[in-house]
Amino acid sequence: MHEPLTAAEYRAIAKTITLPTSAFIDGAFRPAQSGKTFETKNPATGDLLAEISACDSSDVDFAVTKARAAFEDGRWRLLSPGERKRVLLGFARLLEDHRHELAVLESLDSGKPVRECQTVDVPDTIHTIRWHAELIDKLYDHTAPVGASALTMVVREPIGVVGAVLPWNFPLLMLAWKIGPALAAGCSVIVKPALETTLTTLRVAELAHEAGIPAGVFNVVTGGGKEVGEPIGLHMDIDMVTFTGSTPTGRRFLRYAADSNLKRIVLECGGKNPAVVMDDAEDLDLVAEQVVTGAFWNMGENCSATSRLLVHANIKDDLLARMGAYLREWKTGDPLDPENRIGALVSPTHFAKVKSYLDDLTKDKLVVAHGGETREGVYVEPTIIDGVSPASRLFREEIFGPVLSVTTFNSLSEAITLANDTPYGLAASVYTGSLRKAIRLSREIRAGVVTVNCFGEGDASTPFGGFKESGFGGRDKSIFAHDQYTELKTIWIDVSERSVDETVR
Ligand SMILES: NC(=O)C1=CN([C@@H]2O[C@H](COP(=O)(O)OP(=O)(O)OC[C@H]3O[C@@H](n4cnc5c(N)ncnc54)[C@H](O)[C@@H]3O)[C@@H](O)[C@H]2O)C=CC1
Ligand code: BAL
Repeated sequence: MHEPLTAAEYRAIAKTITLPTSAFIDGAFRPAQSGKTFETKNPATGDLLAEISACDSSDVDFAVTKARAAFEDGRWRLLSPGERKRVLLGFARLLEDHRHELAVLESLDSGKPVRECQTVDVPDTIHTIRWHAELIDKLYDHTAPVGASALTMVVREPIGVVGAVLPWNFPLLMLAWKIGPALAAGCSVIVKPALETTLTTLRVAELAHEAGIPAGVFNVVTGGGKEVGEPIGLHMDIDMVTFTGSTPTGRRFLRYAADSNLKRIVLECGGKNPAVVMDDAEDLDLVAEQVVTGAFWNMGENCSATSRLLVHANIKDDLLARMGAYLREWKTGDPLDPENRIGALVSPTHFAKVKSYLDDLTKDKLVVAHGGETREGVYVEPTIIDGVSPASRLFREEIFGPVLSVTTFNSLSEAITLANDTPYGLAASVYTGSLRKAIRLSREIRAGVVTVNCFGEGDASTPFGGFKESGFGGRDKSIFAHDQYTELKTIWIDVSERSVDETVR
């Protein structure tokens, strides 16, 4: 079903797609009230794709009014969970029907290899929507053990109007991680996609409306962080913001909440994720494939990318040789060609950031074990840098590109210290043939996801989010995401024989 097409087929689809250009509010596409637009380009070619509405606080206010009205009149919230599930499953089917179009749109807008859009982003997006749809009519509320004189219900209710502020690295999937549980819970949402990648979000909102999600429940306000993200953060009538992006911008949302209505804030921020390879790892070819994939899929534009290889000194040279051999299978080039595993970085601005780390290599006389070059346009070859010291910015800063640093250790405790030696704590992988070491490493590394003898983020059923400066306030995915989008309410019903006077104490 989600097998890739040929490059010719993808290019033919690209020619037929109608690009959305306006914000989507209250069930209709609408230009920004100011009439302003911004350009969105294909990062792989630099060609203009579309002029998109550049919204501001007046558009956010309008969207909040409509989202609030939809929430209050209950057109979505008051449907039974089974009824919301039926509509959401229809929405997922419609996404499936449009899977090739969505994969191409995602690739054109972000530079991601269409092969990954088709085999990972689009199917995982659909699966996430389905998973939360299927969950919602299987959740029970609670009663509390208060004795026979009262019935005390502890219920979850949708939190209200949710702002979802999205990054550009997984536009479709991050959208699904937020709207899946929010819509299933009965909330209204206002999505702000990243400036770089608005197109699939707009198309998905249109398809959601077509599937029967009522007007005002799923709105998209397009535009910049300052112009749209900040008004969402500061809005007095938004109940919650869920954010994925950089740690500095995440911090801003905590300030916005403090300066406005104490809205709930959930942050999924950066990472500097280690792969720890012990010298008893069993299959070094497999480890090489996992580390390369963890580091370089999606061009390393991934908050959970493996960005630091911590390897036992005894096996470092052997492992790097195997990684280099495997990387020869990875081709860089046109994202619409499914043979290519490395596409374009998302923008010239981001390319300049990643390149600045490569520029340090000669200055700091570091050993490049693989890659190290850029190509015409915004392409960076997968790069492995050996001998990186824990003090270096290569070791400490989130690069968010295809750059992997290598540092050696000589003992398990040294590996744990190195793994924890950054402000982040999102993800980690450990490779060892010893169960004892696997458990010690996975319990002592401070990260939200630790994978053993593999790389990955789990699936829709497993929570995703970080320790330390990688996250705040909750987890995406899984049954635990439901907690983010709901409030707990206690309803205490007196069922005693006492008079009213006796009950008022
Ligand atoms: N954790 C993750 O998944 C991501 C991490 N990043 C990291 O952040 C770096 C910078 O990328 P950016 O796109 O600039 O990330 P960012 O964190 O600034 O952007 C994420 C979202 O926040 C919005 N935003 C930006 N400034 C805002 C503000 N002042 N108030 C409210 N909303 C605001 C953006 O428009 C976007 O929708 C990357 O190089 C990477 O290291 C970027 C994207 C995703
Ligand atoms: N790895 C998926 C989540 C993210 O990059 O933000």
